[in-house]
Amino acid sequence: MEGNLIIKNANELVTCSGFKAKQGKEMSDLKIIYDGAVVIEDGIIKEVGKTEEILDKYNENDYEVIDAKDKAVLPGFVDSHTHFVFGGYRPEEFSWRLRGDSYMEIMERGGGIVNSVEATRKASKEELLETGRKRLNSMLAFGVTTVEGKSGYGLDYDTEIKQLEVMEELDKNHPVDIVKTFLGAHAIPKDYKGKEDEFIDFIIDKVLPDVAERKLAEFCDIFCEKGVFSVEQSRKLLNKAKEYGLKPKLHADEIVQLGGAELAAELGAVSADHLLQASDKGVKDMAEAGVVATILPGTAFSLKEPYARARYMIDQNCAVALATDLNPGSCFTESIPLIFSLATLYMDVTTEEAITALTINGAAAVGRADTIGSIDVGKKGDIVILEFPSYKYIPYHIGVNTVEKVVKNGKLVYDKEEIYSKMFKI
Ligand SMILES: N=CN[C@@H](CCC(=O)O)C(=O)O
Ligand SMILES: [Zn+2]
Repeated sequence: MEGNLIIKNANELVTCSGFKAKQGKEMSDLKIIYDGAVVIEDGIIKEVGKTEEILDKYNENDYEVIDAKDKAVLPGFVDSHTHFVFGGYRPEEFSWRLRGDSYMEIMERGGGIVNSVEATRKASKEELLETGRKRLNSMLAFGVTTVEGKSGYGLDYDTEIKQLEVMEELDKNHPVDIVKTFLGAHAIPKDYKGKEDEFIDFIIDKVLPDVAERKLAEFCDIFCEKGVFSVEQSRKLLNKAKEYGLKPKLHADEIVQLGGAELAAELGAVSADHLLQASDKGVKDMAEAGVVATILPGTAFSLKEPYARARYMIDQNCAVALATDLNPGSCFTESIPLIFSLATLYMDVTTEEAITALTINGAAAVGRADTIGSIDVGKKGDIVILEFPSYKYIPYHIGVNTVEKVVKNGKLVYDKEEIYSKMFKI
């Protein structure tokens, strides 16, 4: 599914130009072309420039054409941290949290992640494919063209592999690209309670080799947290994963300051995620090591926890990415506008920084800054067209989806106007 397309007359062509993560101050420069156009051939961006120059050089009759007059055009969003393949739901936990129970208390008394594990083990592949497909549709409508998805609701061989296979199949059949992460060490399964070291050995000896051999995942992740997996256990698993060719990621310093950020820097992890409690040293280490700090404000919001120090991280020269953390427990949302609003209104992240965090830095957080995340020649033709003239409308139109069209590999794959005009015959 690759297209030949010209998008012309964009009021703002927000290119986010670059081929690697943007750190600190670099995050503010969106490299906008006013009255811009982009040419896509065989799904790949061929040329970017002023509309007048582009139309002098290329014959519109040879292409599909989208007129983006009075619209802002941006790179497709990259949602770089999700758990979107899971069985069952946990709405009762949300009510318990409203009553005052904490996420960890619920987990300690046998709820939380292991609850979703039971439902995911029971779910057939077809059921996971169907719910996964619907969630991808919802993401696409929010302008997401690449999503990272984690396993971690199996915690046994069969279900971990089943989750990754479901993502592999969805990746082949759905316009949204999926980057797969193996999160076998997401929680301690009931039959391994008190035997965490043994469980890590099981993951290393029995699951990781096949995941690597079958290329079922690009990344390996772990929930490095007090009461879950220690820094030592995380180091052991992620070093092994590196030997098998999987790149490390961590759920780090989410609830307790454990040294996850420091470990991410030590291991040269691609990203460390959550970081609500990351220490000053951890942040400094990450900035120096070039680890992307993936911030998940929807989770802090939903858990009523203090937000991660995104402003401080950017000021310390970190590369910050923003993601939804879509999962059935701590943050059940595909909503990019929600993430945008929280980051800008409550974390002192500027609108420009938030755009960078959801595009080129999201791409860097999944190791793909060279092929997606910006409107640059040679990259995939993954583009979002807003129904407004400026990117500034994204957080300003609070909590509302401002995406009108989504282009994937040069093909129009979502068009809000088209859908509404069909439904309402207007
Ligand atoms: N914190 C650990 N893992 C997920 C939550 C998973 C769940 O509650 O089901 C997260 O990233 O928020
Ligand atoms: Zn997560």
